[in-house]
Amino acid sequence: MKLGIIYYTHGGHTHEMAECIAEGIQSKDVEVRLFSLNEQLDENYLNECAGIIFGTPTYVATSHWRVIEWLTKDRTIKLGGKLGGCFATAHYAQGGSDSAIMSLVGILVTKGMLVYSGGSALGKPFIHHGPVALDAVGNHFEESKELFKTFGQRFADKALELF
Ligand SMILES: Cc1cc2nc3c(=O)[nH]c(=O)nc-3n(C[C@H](O)[C@H](O)[C@H](O)COP(=O)(O)O)c2cc1C
Repeated sequence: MKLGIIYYTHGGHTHEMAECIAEGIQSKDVEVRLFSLNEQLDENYLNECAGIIFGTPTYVATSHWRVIEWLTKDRTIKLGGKLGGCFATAHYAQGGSDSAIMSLVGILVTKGMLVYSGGSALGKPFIHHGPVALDAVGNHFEESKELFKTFGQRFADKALELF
């Protein structure tokens, strides 16, 4: 089974957290590849994926326009029926990362994806809408890496169960 992670990054934080999710997925012996929207995507690989996770930096309390643009315009990669998930990076807890994630969740649902985060159903650590890492709050960015890995593990477990 194949999984993909599509994200936009300007400063590298969102890429770094995507790598942590990938580490969690790989720990379940599931193949995963990362795709930055700054580069050409591998359509064939992504069309073969059972699930795709989307990552965004928080910009003005919502997701980055490059992620929305891709989700709005792309017609080459089929999303319907795949497992979907979202994560965000941000400066501050009150900076709108939840809105960023939820703006993507709405699009994924519209595209027919089965959106999954694990929610509170799997107990601690609780990951409600999707994992968030804050780069301007103490050591939160580094401390979040284990949480992102856990999200990857949970997402892979669900994909293995479903597909
Ligand atoms: C133009 C701009 C707007 C931003 N807006 C917000 C915001 O509204 N809330 C927030 O918490 N962080 C905001 N940030 C911080 C970024 O979300 C954060 O630094 C993120 O980790 C950057 O990701 P990247 O390194 O992958 O590009 C903003 C950053 C920039 C450059």
